[in-house]
Amino acid sequence: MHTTHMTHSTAKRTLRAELLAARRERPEAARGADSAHIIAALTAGLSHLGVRTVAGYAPIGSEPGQPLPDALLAAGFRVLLPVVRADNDLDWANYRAPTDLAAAGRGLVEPVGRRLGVDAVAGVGAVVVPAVAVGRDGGRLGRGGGSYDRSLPRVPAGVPIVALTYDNELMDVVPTEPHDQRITAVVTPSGGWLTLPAATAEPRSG
Ligand SMILES: Nc1nc2c(c(=O)[nH]1)N(C=O)[C@@H](CNc1ccc(C(=O)N[C@@H](CCC(=O)O)C(=O)O)cc1)CN2
Ligand SMILES: Nc1ncnc2c1ncn2[C@@H]1O[C@H](COP(=O)(O)OP(=O)(O)OP(=O)(O)O)[C@@H](O)[C@H]1O
Repeated sequence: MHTTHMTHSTAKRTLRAELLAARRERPEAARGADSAHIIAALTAGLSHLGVRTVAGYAPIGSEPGQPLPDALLAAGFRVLLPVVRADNDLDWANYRAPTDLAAAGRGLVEPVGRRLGVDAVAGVGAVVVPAVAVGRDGGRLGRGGGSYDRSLPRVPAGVPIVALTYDNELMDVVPTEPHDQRITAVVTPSGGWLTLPAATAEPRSG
């Protein structure tokens, strides 16, 4: 890897810190109402597309979309959840019941069952990803670990990559770097499911 790609982007760090602080400042009831709208639009959109297996995640803290894993199960989807590896890449495990989850590092909640391998994400019908902000061009600002930038290139073109954000986190453009993987749709509380035309027009991992 070129060292220039390892330079931390100041623009990303600044925006990430601002938006995470704004999330924490909102009342929990407001976040919960937003998450209910997000979950409803997400499950309707995935059903509409005929998706059967979803690679999701377990929202933590003030992240939008709680309680995503149980909502996906209740809507009838087969659910995979990520397990962060030591190298920050993502392994995957089945999620079938709340007892499948346990506290992990960095405030995360992860599945405890058998790991399916990093390539399990290649076989799902849609990937639901966490984001701190999303650009209308498909850019995604994440937590800064680069986990999804490592994992998403394994997903075949045409499989929806759907980010969940609060309304104020959908922007015209977010700061990106060459390694950043594009998303193809975003779900917000007020806007519902929004397919991103710029992102679907080109291959994601170009
Ligand atoms: N819910 C969730 N799961 C996820 C991600 C995510 O963003 N959200 N990830 C996305 O790649 C991966 C894990 N990467 C992460 C990287 C950094 C932090 C982090 O900064 N945690 C804070 C505490 C967060 C909180 O309590 O709100 C910390 O360590 O201080 C979390 C996850 C895979 N699983
Ligand atoms: N495919 C890759 N292989 C190795 N390192 C990578 C890869 N993609 C990104 N990285 C590294 O990961 C670090 C974080 O990247 P970035 O800030 O884009 O993360 P993010 O997308 O916000 O995080 P996350 O996906 O975990 O939410 C960067 O230092 C970057 O160089």
